[in-house]
Amino acid sequence: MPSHETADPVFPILIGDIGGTNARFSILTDATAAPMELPNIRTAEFPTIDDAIRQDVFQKTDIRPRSAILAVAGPIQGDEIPLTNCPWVVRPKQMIAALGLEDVMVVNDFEAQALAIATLGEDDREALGPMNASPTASRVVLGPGTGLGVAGLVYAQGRWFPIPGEGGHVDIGPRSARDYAIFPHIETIEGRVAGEQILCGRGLVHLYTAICIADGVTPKFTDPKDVTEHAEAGSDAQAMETVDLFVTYLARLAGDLALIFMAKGGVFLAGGIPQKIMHALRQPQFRAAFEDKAPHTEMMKTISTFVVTHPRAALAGLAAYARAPSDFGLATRGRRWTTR
Ligand SMILES: Nc1ncnc2c1ncn2[C@@H]1O[C@H](COP(=O)(O)OP(=O)(O)OP(=O)(O)O)[C@@H](O)[C@H]1O
Repeated sequence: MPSHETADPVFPILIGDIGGTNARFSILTDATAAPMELPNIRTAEFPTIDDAIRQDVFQKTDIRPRSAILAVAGPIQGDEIPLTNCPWVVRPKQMIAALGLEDVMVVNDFEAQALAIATLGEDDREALGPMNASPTASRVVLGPGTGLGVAGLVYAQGRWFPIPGEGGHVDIGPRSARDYAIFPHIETIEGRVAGEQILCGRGLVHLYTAICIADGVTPKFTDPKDVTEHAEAGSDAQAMETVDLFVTYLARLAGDLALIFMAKGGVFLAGGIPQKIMHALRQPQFRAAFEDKAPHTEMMKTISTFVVTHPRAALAGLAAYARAPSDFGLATRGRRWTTR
C-alpha cells in the first residue's frame, strides 16, 4: 500500500478539517451533490481521530465513504502524522484497515484554506476596504485560530496551486513607541516573538498580559474569549487595547505577506478569530496598518483584503478539490495512501 500518484479518489468521499480545537466533517456522495454536513466536534472529546469518525460520522449516516481527504494542522511526513496543538495522530494505513476506506489523502489545513479562497463566492467573504482583486492574480490566506496558519495561492497553466508554508512562525517586531513598551513583556518562544506568540487565541492572551504588565495592572483574563468580549463591551481598557493592537499587528503581517506574494488577487483572513472581532477589523486602522508599507504604500492601496465568512471554508475548499482534482495543482506524492 505505497503512497503514489493514482486515479482520482472515488465517491463517497469523507472530507475533514482537523484543527487544534475543532474537527469538522462532511461527506460528498458524488461530484455534483451538495455535501452532507456533519456537526462540528471538539478534538478533546475523542482519544483518536478514528474514534471520532466511528462515533461521530458513522453513527450519523448509513453512507460509508470509500475515500477520505483530510486537512490537518501540522506537517505531513511519513505514515504517522501528529497534529500540532492536539494529541491526535493521523495514521492513514490504519484508517484504511479499520474504517473500510480505499483511499486517504492528507493535506495541510491552510492548503485547504487556500483551495477555499480559490473557489469561494462573494457571499462567503466580507471586503475590508477597496474591492479590485484581479481574478487570476496571486492570493494569500492567513488565519488566526488555535494557531496561525498561512498559505499562498498561485494561478498557472490554467490551475490554482496552493503554496503551503509555516508563515505563522515569522518574527514580528515592535514599531511604535507603545509597541516598544509592550514587546519586552510578550511571552517568547526560545527568545523569539514569532507571529503565533501574538496572532492566535493564546497570543491574544499573551498580548493582553504584556499590556497589563506595561501598564502596571494585574491581568484578569486568561481566556481569549474574555479579552475580546470585554473589548467589544468597552468594559476593560487593557482588553480594548489588546484587540486594537491585535488588529494592527495582523494587518502588518497581512501586508508583509501581500508584498511577498504580490497578492493582487487579495489577502484573505480565515481562522476562527477574525469573525469574532469583525467590529474591530472594520475600523480604518486595519487598512491603515496594511497599507503602511513604504515605498509600496500606493500599490498596497490597490490590494483588496477580505474576511472569509464561510463557516466551514476549509471543507468547502476540499470539496471543490474532490469534485474536480484537475482544476488544482495539489501534489499527492507522499500524502496519499490507497489500496487501488
Ligand atoms: N470569542 C473569542 N474571541 C477570541 N478568541 C476566541 C473566541 N472563541 C474562541 N477563541 C479562540 O479561538 C481559537 C480556536 O480557533 P478556531 O475556531 O479557528 O479553531 P480551530 O479550527 O481549532 O483552529 P486551528 O485550525 O487554528 O487549530 C482558540 O484559541 C480559542 O480560544
